[in-house]
Amino acid sequence: MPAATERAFEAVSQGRIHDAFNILCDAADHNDPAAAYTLASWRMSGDLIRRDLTEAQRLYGIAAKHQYKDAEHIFLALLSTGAGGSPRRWNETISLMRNSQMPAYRDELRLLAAMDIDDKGDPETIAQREAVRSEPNIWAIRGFLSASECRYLIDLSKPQLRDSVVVNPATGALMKDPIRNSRAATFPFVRENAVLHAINRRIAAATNSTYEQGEPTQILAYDTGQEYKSHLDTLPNTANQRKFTFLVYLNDDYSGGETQFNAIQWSFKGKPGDALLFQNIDHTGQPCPLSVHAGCPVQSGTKYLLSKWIRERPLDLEGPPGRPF
Ligand SMILES: O=C(O)CCC(=O)C(=O)O
Ligand SMILES: [Fe+2]
Repeated sequence: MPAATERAFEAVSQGRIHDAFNILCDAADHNDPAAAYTLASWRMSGDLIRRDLTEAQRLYGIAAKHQYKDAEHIFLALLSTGAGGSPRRWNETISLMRNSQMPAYRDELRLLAAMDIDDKGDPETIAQREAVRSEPNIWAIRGFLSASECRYLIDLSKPQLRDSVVVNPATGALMKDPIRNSRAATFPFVRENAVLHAINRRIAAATNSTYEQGEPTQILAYDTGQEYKSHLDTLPNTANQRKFTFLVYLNDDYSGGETQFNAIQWSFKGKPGDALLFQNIDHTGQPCPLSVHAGCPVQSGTKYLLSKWIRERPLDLEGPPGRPF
């Protein structure tokens, strides 16, 4: 008999989604790693069946136990973030990393051991911010990341860097974004390893927000001549606005590339590890025109920057319900 995944895909191609679902459930219950992984990714996307991150976590766990594809990475990300409303299992994440064959975990464990974090991955002390402007509110945090954390994030981003794109509102096609010609690596929570997760929790603590308010962390790379033209980070038509922007400068072996606030004629360029936090909306929730800013063109070298947009309220990771099974 063909493999369960093959039979499930066949059923999907005939529009028999419920049959496909039953085939995969049955095979996953019998520890078939390919079926568990496939069903987990369906649970994750919510395209064919109901999105359910707790169930996705359980299924990726079955696939990970059998060293199937990248199941272990995704499973650990779900375990440490507690996505889907299940409790965060930080200690279990760390012990699975210690016992794993994956060589990359050794570097991550070294970085984690050097962090001042508790047994949930939260910072023991909150990084102190220094107010540098009041209209708009801008704060700096010197030495927010260590030199080795900066180097690690640059290396982590390199294989993932892609041209920044936007959706063409007329055609729906992806096109290069004329406002920024840099590249970006985006780390949604399923791609968040334990180091990035701990850093994201450090950002939440330092900005008096929750982890769930943070959009996926991006690492931006600007080569010589590249820039992010003047813009506001706020979104049109949203009930959950980008309240703050948090930037961390990851290197300094480049020239140019300051972050410039045109309306107040003020610019900033941090040393590696320095962070900048600024408000995007006023106390009524409206975009703050004085927060308009730009990443100036890089004159030589490559600028690497961590960028995180922080919403007013938690983002809904579960997505809309609506499918029957
Ligand atoms: O590159 C910079 O300095 C600014 C980045 C930025 O504006 C953003 O990430 O929203
Ligand atoms: Fe921005």
